[in-house]
Amino acid sequence: MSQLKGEKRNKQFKAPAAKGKETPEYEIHSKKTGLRETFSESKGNANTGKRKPVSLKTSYAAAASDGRRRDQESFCPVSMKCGGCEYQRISYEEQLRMKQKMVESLLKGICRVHPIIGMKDPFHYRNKVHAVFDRKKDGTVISGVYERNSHRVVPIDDCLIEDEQADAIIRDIRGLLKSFKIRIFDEDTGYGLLRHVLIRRGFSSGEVLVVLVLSSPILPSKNNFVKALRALHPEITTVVLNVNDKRTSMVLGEREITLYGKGYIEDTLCGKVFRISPRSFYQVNPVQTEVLYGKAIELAGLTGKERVIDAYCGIGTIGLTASSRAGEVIGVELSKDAVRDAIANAKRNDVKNVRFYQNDAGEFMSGMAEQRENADVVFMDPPRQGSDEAFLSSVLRLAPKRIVYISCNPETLARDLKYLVQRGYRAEGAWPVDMFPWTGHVECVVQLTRIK
Ligand SMILES: C[S@@+](CC[C@H](N)C(=O)[O-])C[C@H]1O[C@@H](n2cnc3c(N)ncnc32)[C@H](O)[C@@H]1O
Repeated sequence: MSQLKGEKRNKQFKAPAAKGKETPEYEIHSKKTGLRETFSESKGNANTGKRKPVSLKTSYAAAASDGRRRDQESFCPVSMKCGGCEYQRISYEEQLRMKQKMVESLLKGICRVHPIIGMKDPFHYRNKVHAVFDRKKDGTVISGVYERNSHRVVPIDDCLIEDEQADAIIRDIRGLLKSFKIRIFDEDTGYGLLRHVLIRRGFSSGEVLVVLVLSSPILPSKNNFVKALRALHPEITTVVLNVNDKRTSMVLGEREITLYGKGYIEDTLCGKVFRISPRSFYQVNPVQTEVLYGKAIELAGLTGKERVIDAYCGIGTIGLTASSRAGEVIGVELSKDAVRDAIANAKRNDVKNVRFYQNDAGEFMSGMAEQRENADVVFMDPPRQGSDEAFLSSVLRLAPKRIVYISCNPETLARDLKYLVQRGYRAEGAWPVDMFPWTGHVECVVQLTRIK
């Protein structure tokens, strides 16, 4: 049984057990895709070098107001190396047009695509920032991202899509390394301590999580290091040491030691407070997440009576937001940490009609279908690779009235929608939401209704 503590209310069906498969979050994709896509959701990044955020922003703004212009010049000194902002030479209006067209062409013959919802201020939207550290031949320590298709580090000081406070913390950590004699981890020799730094900032709470990814659990003078860092950044509310002692392209290891604070941050989204642990998924663009969730919940057409499934639920954000309009909500998610957060989030918000399970969503849904369970509405929000046949065929057996499919990859979305529309569902429409300005990524929410 894959229920975690606090999930004792489920008497109606026996959820199938998880087979110990954990989602490969936080994998460095640069080797595979060339994109600086360190985590399991879409992201991008940009520029650095000289610390001139204002002038860079002005350049972007000039481009943004310049209609269809595609400049030959780069606004970001590292744009050709860092694969994050592949749209940076394109005006924001044009980016939106391109994304609209891309979604329309992929969903052609499946459903109508409504106009994309863009951002008013498409800068510094990323509330999660990851930096890898390296040492140059002359001994200077740099931090940034892996160069496209390599493990060479492109130095980044500030970036127009990343949270500015997070970038400042990373710069200051770099500045503290020498006096604390913290050596940079060398991938080739396996010597050294500091591998990565991950920062997460709560958009509305302002709480800041710093994760120091080290090759060993021992950080000399750790209390003084935290003290020095907090003296520079009193906004930091928690510091976690993550131990990654493996030769791996994964950023985060399994073991965590909280050095300061509670080990997670809290943030408010859609009127609910969510706890977010270092390894749990949380959308990177909080402004657009509220837009996305608002649309998804509207499309679910809830009346207060429905049995709702929140599949690939992460820390329970969609299910908990929808809970006051549903009879009951069942959430399923592969990551143990995220499910723990989801359960804590239900308690924190005093939501009593929600249960969360840690399991592969396909296995879980097959189990429900075998036990002849039913569902009225299914929210599904899979990772970039989309869903799988086990999940989709089980959804057909559960036969919900409505499916609300949220996707960060229109290609896998189109594939999965075709499966569903060929088997008794109609896709009523797609609403693209731009969660990732200056990158080629786009989020979509699609409403499907059962017609057979
Ligand atoms: C795009 S995120 C969406 C999370 C959540 N709905 C949200 O909006 O924050 C996808 C989630 O699916 C989880 N996941 C990945 N593979 C899974 C699987 N096979 N079964 C269940 N969950 C999975 C990931 O851990 C991640 O939390």
